[in-house]
Amino acid sequence: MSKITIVGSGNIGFSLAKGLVKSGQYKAADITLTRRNIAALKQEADLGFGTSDQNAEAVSQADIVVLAILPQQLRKVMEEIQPVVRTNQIIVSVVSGVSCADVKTVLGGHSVVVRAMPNTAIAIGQSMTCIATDNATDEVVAQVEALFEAVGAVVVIQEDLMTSATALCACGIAFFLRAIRAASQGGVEIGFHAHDALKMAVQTAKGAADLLLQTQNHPEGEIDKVTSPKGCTIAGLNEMEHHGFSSAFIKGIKLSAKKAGGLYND
Ligand SMILES: NC(=O)C1=CN([C@@H]2O[C@H](COP(=O)(O)OP(=O)(O)OC[C@H]3O[C@@H](n4cnc5c(N)ncnc54)[C@H](OP(=O)(O)O)[C@@H]3O)[C@@H](O)[C@H]2O)C=CC1
Ligand SMILES: O=C(O)[C@@H]1CCC=N1
Repeated sequence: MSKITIVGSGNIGFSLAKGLVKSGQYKAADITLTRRNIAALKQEADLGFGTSDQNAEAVSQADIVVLAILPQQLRKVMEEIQPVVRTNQIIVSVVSGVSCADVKTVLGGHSVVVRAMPNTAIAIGQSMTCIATDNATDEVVAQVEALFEAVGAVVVIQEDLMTSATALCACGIAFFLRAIRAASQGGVEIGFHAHDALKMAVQTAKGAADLLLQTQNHPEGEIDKVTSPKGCTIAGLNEMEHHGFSSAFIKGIKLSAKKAGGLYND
């Protein structure tokens, strides 16, 4: 079993750790979590994870190192672990806007680096994770794919699309969550209690996503089945479009992608 060290165990780092254990393929005892405020990892330690505030020591014991700190925190952390990084370790960076070349500039040209862009649904094994590398071998990429396939779906992409993947998949989960909240707020206005409205909106969103996943149909084809002529669905849908629904979504994704590309030097 590979030993994994997650450097920076905040929202995404700990979500990954939880998802890996939930998958049944990894044990908490094989995963070490680091952060500076180690007291905040007490609950994780109680769950059986290794915990540490000593990045270099934790990295030196790992087969796979996941960098999950903020882009602005990365340079300092890489300088700290650089002396102990070995060529037989895989460095997986989930840090937005930082290229494999940026990582190797600090860790050394021979380090083996793969970028991964998961989302927080990784905690329940439902991430959409994109993976890219500039020169890791197919065998290494397959190992990283296997790691993330334990916690969701994986697509291997070209590295120049990683900031786009960040916007569409990693930020994207927040966009869909906000859409669900908006639907539930509409539900309250038309008569449901908040709890019921949210439950109805969530299940309806899940049904929409599963329809597409299971039938592989295009969303517009499924929408056509809902919009009865002169009916209430097309009336609501067109009203949303008059107020810029699709346009707002597209513009948000484009801005997130632009922002994601510039985070390292922010
Ligand atoms: N959140 C998300 O959905 C996603 C985030 N990402 C990327 O993942 C990275 C982390 O994001 P996110 O989890 O949201 O951020 P968080 O702020 O939640 O987590 C960052 C963690 O890093 C720790 N940290 C900071 N400095 C150090 C250090 N020197 N040594 C060890 N640990 C340190 C912090 O803890 P402490 O302060 O105690 O040290 C904190 O727990 C970012 O680069 C982001 O772009 C990628 C995909 C999805
Ligand atoms: O908001 C952010 O910058 C990070 C990257 C993708 C998701 N969260």
